[in-house]
Amino acid sequence: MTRSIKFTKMHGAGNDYIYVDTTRYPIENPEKLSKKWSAPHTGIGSDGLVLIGRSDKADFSMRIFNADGSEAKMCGNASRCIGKYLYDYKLTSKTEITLDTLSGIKILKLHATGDKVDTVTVDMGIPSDEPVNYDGKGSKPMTEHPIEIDGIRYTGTTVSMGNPHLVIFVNDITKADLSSIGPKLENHPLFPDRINVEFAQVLEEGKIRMRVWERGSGVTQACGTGACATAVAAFLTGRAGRKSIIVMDGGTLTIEWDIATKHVFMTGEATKVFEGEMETDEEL
Ligand SMILES: N[C@@H](CCC[C@H](N)C(=O)O)C(=O)O
Repeated sequence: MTRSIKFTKMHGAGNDYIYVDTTRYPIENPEKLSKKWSAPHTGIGSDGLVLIGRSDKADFSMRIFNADGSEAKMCGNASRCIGKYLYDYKLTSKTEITLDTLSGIKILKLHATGDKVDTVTVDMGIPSDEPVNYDGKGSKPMTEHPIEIDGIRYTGTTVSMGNPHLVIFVNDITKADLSSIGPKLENHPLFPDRINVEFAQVLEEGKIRMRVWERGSGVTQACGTGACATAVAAFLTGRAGRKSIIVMDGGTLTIEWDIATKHVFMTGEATKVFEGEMETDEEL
């Protein structure tokens, strides 16, 4: 039986996902759908699929699937876009929304002009050191440690923003060959759940250029959790203060690590690209 699913394509700083309201269009197999629809030539083309749903713990829920179909626990850019989606489509009139994610409940503060949201601030919670298999003897998590790939030594800082990140500071980001080194770092044995990889260069005080290789999606134009991890790593390694502007290929985010609450706050734009409808005869 053919079924029709309405979707909205949105991006945050160029990180583009397909958004589906599952209260109207329940999706049984999001892993398969994300892979199919994310494909650039045969699908819609995107960095993945985001499902918006109900929650008994918060105002709404979010599930995020990478382009390879794997599910992630958190997505910074998608959480901002969901804020815009909910408000612009009048699914809420609140300008403060709680969002249930696999990495806990996040608070979104919507900044609107009239009936449309321009930017969103997300309380991204407290960063942690989850991604490293730390046995108490080797390199300490949330500090810099060396990783060797093809005989080249990289120094990275691991930070979890609900999902895992490895932040590598370099002197010249234009020399970072993301497509070649990204998959090798993503799949390094140190990271059994794979990892998102950020190359970063401090441009000036409080301003950092960052490029990202995302777990499950490859090179993307921006990563919200990656921007937060970069700002946290920059602070921890003495490269920046508590507030940084992170400049990525597709846009800029402002990240502040609050000293009192230890929470990271991310602010940036959210943009609707287009709406569409896909017909499918598969079990999705
Ligand atoms: N682009 C996202 C993160 C998406 C998930 C990530 N690839 C993972 O597997 O952890 C963001 O904006 O945070």
